[in-house]
Amino acid sequence: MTRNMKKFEDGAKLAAALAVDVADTLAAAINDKGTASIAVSGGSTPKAFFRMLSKADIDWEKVTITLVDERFVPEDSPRSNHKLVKENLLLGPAAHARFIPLYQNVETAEEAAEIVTNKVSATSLPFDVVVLGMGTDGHTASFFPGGDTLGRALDMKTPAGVMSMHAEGAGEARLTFTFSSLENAGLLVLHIEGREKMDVLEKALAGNDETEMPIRAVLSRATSPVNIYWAP
Ligand SMILES: O=C1O[C@H](COP(=O)(O)O)[C@@H](O)[C@H](O)[C@H]1O
Repeated sequence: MTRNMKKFEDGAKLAAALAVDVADTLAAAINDKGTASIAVSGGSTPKAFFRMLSKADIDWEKVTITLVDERFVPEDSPRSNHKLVKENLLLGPAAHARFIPLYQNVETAEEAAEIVTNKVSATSLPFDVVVLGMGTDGHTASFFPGGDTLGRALDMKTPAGVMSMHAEGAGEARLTFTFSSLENAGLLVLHIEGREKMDVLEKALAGNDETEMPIRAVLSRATSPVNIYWAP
């Protein structure tokens, strides 16, 4: 397991550097195999990075974008990660990318997980780029402490695809790519900002109980090097 720590003076510099690194990786993938895929996180952290990346001069028509995780809410909900991506990443040149939402208009998160697994697996895996975030409870993607499917989601033997997750700290039901779908990305990034998140990261690195802090699975078991981008 390899980890690279990249510290920046502020969020704007981080966003600019991360956008360049991600765009370069997508462009290289397009050059090598004709298409590229990226799974991004939601939450509050990635907005500035999304805005920078949306301006990248790459062949966006050949790029598939999806989310590492989603709340089981429709696209117009203020809690929707899809809404965040639509308003901050699928703009300008990047509006030409193909976006695969995780939320589906069906009764349950379980049904949605099955539908979206079939859509994504064939075309986009392994991802060329995965950008993870982290909550102050040590969750990443929707791998929540106490989550009902956490053990299966983190198990390397669980096939690549999307699963449902219910957890007290998660609010609504969630959809999340499994660990095995994310850990082998061409470029695997953990994007965190603020002193509090650095403290959480340090705590995660100091222990090994993945049920307490699921981010530990990524930090200790990912096949790909984990590139940690941090700004105060
Ligand atoms: O619930 C979520 O939270 C994490 C972290 O979000 P942040 O607001 O602290 O940046 C995010 O990575 C994940 O995609 C999202 O669904």
